[in-house]
Amino acid sequence: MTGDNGDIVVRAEGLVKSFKGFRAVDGLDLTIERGMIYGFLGPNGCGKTTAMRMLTGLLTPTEGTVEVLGLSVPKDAETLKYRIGYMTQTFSLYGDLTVLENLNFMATIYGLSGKKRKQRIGEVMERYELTDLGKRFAGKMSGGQRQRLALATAVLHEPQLLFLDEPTSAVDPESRRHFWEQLFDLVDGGTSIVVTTHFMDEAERCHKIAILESGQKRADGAPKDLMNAMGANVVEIEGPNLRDIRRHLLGSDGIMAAAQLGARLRVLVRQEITDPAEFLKAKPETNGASLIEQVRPNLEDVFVTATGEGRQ
Ligand SMILES: Nc1ncnc2c1ncn2[C@@H]1O[C@H](COP(=O)(O)OP(=O)(O)OP(=O)(O)O)[C@@H](O)[C@H]1O
Repeated sequence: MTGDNGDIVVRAEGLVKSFKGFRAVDGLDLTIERGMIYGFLGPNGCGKTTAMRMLTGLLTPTEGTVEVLGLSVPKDAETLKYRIGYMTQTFSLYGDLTVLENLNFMATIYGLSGKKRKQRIGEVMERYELTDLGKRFAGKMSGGQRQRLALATAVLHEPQLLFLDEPTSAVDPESRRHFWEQLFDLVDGGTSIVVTTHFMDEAERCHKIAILESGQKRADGAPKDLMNAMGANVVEIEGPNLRDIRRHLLGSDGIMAAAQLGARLRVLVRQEITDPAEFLKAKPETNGASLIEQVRPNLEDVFVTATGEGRQ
């Protein structure tokens, strides 16, 4: 399983990681194409980090095969190290080193020297707004600044493929938006990106996603395609007693899930039911509702239908 597959940057088959018999990743198959942002979406503990660590060659799979950029992993992990970037959940920066010292340290690890080293450090400092922070200790920076430095160190050696593990968990919404713009700039420049997240809005920005649960892939594809292919219709209900309506609906035939969003109850109705709004209007518990209307699905609905919540 070697040789550059051109348009495929990651191929994993039957990937398993067991910790003392517990399967944190449980039979994962992945095909990730070049030039896209591919997201792993799933709750805490579903195996996103473990899967990513196996793809980067840092963790040896218990079972299965992994090919990244045409290299067999973990066998060729040392060669792969120079072609990928990896930004960990904790950003892996040296808090008692300055911005410049962190960048120089990473440059040494990646074997960048002389003119090239100086040029790249200058470039990333400018691109990620670190130029005025060169002498600042990483441990004394804000969450957003640390995130920018972590990204700068991860792309210093111009990797073809970038792995980002929950990169925006510790930053404010504005930094998050800005960070995603920077990711699209990187993709525009030819980088492929694999990112883990538990934020729906972030997953929706990915070209493709895999929804993970208990170490297994429940669904994958472009967010829009997943929404179109969802096995449910979505109806929103407005009116009094939404908590009571929810209690009655949950567990009744044809209802997959019901969750309150502000003044509305969002109900997932099985796709077999041809007119889901009429179906709900006919139920006695919705008598007092002021509005019952079918709405467009979103990624959270896909998540609910693909994972345990929707199968109960
Ligand atoms: N080294 C380890 N030894 C034992 N169990 C582990 C180890 N690493 C991870 N796990 C377990 O494997 C499961 C998956 O963990 P993982 O960190 O991959 O999940 P995640 O989806 O990345 O979640 P989070 O966002 O919280 O990091 C969890 O139940 C975790 O406790």
